Amino acid sequence: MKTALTIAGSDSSGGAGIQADLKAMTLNGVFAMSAITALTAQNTTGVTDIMDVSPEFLKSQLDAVFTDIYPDAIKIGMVSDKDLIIAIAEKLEEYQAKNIVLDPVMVATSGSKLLKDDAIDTLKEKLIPLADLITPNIPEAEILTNMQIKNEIDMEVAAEKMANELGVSVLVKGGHSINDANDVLFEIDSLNITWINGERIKNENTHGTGCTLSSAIAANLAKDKSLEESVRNAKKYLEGALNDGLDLGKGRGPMNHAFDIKEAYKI
Ligand SMILES: Nc1ncnc2c1ncn2[C@@H]1O[C@H](COP(=O)(O)OP(=O)(O)OP(=O)(O)O)[C@@H](O)[C@H]1O
Ligand SMILES: Cc1ncc(COP(=O)(O)O)c(N)n1
Repeated sequence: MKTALTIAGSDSSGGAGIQADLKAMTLNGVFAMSAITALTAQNTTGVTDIMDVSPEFLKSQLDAVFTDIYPDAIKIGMVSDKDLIIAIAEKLEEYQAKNIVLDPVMVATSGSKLLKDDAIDTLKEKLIPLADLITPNIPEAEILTNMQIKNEIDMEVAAEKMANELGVSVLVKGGHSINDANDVLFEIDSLNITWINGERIKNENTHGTGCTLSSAIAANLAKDKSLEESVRNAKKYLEGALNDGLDLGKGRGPMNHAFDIKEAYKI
């Protein structure tokens, strides 16, 4: 069985973060492992508290995973602090990690800040260059490019700018602010730009869509799929989870990651 590792924060409400990642990876047919960067006290209405782990403890988790069950792919999510970012970069280089998908999580759907302002430059300088793919949403792409993104042409320009400046393939997600479900992929090796169009689903419960998409992409890369195919498969999985229509909690609720357990394991 292929394996994947998520390096991210815990979401006590189970819809985003580590919990979403483990479910998405499992339902995409790989063995899922985790290294936790922070605990959040969180539900569908917001984040009330955050406790980062120490860089030393994060490094211990990464040593434990890499020296035993080597991950075929890695997803990186919430990492709020620059010392934690540096710790991850050091370990990924030490263990020559491959198939790295980085979701530059900055603000939760509920509006809570998940990345400290002074950590953005460290993320750009130390961690993003080690990744194979980054998956910013529109506000994150605006911060990473210093440009305003108002339409699909801007999304293409921003994707190419990030790829050239940071040396990484980029998936800019249309999400809620531009078109709801059409994302643009810029591949650094081929310089191809490809629109990955999605079905727009009427569901307000989008807590964890970004976490789920990036984890499903990592799981597909672990299974040796190409980058474009991995993104397409992950979008299809996300659509299934949204389409299931789960409605839990008082805010923007989680999706049903296990909507099609039979398909995932060909039961
Ligand atoms: N209503 C929808 N129907 C179908 N797909 C959607 C919908 N809303 C968002 N998506 C898709 O979900 C994925 C995540 O996009 P989004 O821009 O919401 O990312 P995000 O803001 O990082 O997610 P998160 O909500 O986890 O912060 C993208 O592939 C996007 O196209
Ligand atoms: C621990 C953690 N990681 C990531 C997110 C972003 O997900 P969303 O934007 O859907 O709230 C989150 N809310 N919590």
